[in-house]
Amino acid sequence: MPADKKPLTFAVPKGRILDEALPLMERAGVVPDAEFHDKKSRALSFACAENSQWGRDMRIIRVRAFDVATFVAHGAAQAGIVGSDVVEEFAYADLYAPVDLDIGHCRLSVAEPAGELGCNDGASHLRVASKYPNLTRKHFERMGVQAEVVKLNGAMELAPGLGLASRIVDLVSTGRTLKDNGLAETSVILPVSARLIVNRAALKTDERVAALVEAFREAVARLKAA
Ligand SMILES: Nc1ncnc2c1ncn2[C@@H]1O[C@H](COP(=O)(O)OP(=O)(O)OP(=O)(O)O)[C@@H](O)[C@H]1O
Ligand SMILES: O=P(O)(O)OC[C@H]1O[C@H](OP(=O)(O)OP(=O)(O)O)[C@H](O)[C@@H]1O
Repeated sequence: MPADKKPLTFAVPKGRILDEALPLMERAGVVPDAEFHDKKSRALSFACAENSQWGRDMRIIRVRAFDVATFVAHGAAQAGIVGSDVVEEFAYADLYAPVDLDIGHCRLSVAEPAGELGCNDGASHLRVASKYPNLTRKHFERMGVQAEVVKLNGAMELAPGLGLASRIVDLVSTGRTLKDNGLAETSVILPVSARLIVNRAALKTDERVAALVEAFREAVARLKAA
């Protein structure tokens, strides 16, 4: 690493994308050290394995999915991995998502109680529970409906049954969670997959960030060809 350059910081989410992301990261030469996998460790920032391509030139931080975008947009991390749901929800001008990693596939959808389908159709105002207030408001605006969003951080599926909201906007993959909670998907707002994200300014000023983007592009292409 050049003496004047600090290591890059690469942000990864703690949650479900991580298992799928690790093999891709490895193909791109981003390999966290052993402490990263130690369940007893409370550390949040990790070195890269010494014998890996990035070695001391990069640190890996593990944060909540929404916070990956925040760290990268503010330049506290130069790059990271996050779902396109999060990228679109924040729409940070300083954040660029150049590589679709083809993992973490799901969709952001509207759902309502299966037994009351269509009951609120035609309403000009709806209460909707979601972790995605911006995408929810925009979607309903396009439909000519004013959505009052009740922001929840999980377990959205409980909201209609308990009178908190008449609809929810949440991620759907198999549809199992909706079904088990008596809800039905009524429309898809956004197809979702995980993206490599970078800070725009860092991409312009640090050639290592451009090299990282290229490494991930190649890793995804090689995986698709395999
Ligand atoms: N059911 C799903 N199937 C596939 N991908 C999903 C699914 N649910 C979420 N994702 C993707 O994984 C990302 C992170 O999801 P998850 O909520 O598990 O992460 P997390 O880091 O545990 O989040 P939190 O900050 O809420 O704890 C989402 O932003 C989305 O892109
Ligand atoms: O269609 P399915 O395959 O059932 O997946 C959908 C569920 O997955 C996500 O939750 P997650 O399991 O990540 O838990 P969370 O409530 O902590 O976000 C999402 O919020 C749904 O609840």
